[in-house]
Amino acid sequence: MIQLKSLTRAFGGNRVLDAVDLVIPDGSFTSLLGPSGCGKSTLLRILAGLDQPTSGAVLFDGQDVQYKSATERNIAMVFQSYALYPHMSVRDNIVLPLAMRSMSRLERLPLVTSLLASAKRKRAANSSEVDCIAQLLGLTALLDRKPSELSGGQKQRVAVGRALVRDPVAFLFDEPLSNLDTKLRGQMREEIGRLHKRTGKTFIYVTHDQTEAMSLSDQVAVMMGGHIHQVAPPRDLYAKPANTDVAAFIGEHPINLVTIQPNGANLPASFSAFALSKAVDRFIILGLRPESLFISDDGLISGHVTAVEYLGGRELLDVALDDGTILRIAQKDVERIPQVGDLVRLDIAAKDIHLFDHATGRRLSDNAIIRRKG
Ligand SMILES: Nc1ncnc2c1ncn2[C@@H]1O[C@H](COP(=O)(O)OP(=O)(O)OP(=O)(O)O)[C@@H](O)[C@H]1O
Repeated sequence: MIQLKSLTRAFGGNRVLDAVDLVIPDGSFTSLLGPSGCGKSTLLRILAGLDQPTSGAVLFDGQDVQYKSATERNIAMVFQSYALYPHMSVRDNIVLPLAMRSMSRLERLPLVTSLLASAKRKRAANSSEVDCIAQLLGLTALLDRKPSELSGGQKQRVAVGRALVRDPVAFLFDEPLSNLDTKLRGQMREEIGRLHKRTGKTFIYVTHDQTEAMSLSDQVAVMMGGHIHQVAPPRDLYAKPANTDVAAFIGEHPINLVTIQPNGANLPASFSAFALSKAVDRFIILGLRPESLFISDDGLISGHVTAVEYLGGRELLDVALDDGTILRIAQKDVERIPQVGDLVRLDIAAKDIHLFDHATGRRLSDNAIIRRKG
């Protein structure tokens, strides 16, 4: 198990990680998901031993690893840039970490490695392991090629192979797929998922792509502004976002957030089928996901369509309510596509309504404060 305890990292006066706590269970697939600049890579580098925290601790199986080097931590890192040696074949790139372990300082120098007979022998000694890994990753036919003769996806696989050969305690992936095109990204995503299942190792995966995080992970840590806002399995993250920031970040289309005044004073007439079931003497925020709202003849909310966007297999509609609130709806397979200007009625299942405190943005667990009239 890997544990981060109150981890803080400041560059000058800039705190890019602020009291981060996280538990990464052994063998789990944990993603760090967040927008650019939120501190994901900094966190990963501290985990790997490539950077030191300003305060706080990193524990591996309960042991503080602050004074352990990256090599001693035995963690393998796969970068988005692949970091392959251009002058070496695929085979040599993969075998290098293994061979390095048994090489002297002199033998480790890049040029010497390719010239010295002893260094060559050490690389050759590990060749059967490389063959196994090449087979696992579908690289067998490419072992003699140089990185310049590979596609982006193939280079990525070599980088993964080089991480695998070390038999590390954990794999750290830093946006490993961001240089690939959409189709290849999907394929590599599946491969990484299969690799995790096959190896049973701890995978820690940094990404700003929620599809990658949601599809691969046992747990996702959502990071923003140097804080972890929520750690949860993907389904819980979507179904029970801890605050409005997480609710707004997770989901294919941005969630509708509607501010409601104390005691529902400003509930628009078009919302009249909702009522506050008990006095709520503060501002709250309703969260209605576009894909949870649907058009229905006896729907509870009414409004006029102001925009229709076709996305292939589904439409995005903007519906203006009588108080000016605009709700966005994502709907699939409709028989009659509404047109701009149409009056539509919308509905949503009570379980799909999210409620948040306006002052703190935190989720309110008491879903019963809003119910249907009648
Ligand atoms: N060595 C450094 N010196 C000063 N500031 C740094 C340093 N490294 C990172 N930062 C700052 O720390 C913040 C977090 O950077 P980090 O790379 O961890 O973010 P990230 O979430 O991984 O972003 P991205 O998804 O764009 O890679 C950024 O504002 C960055 O400018």
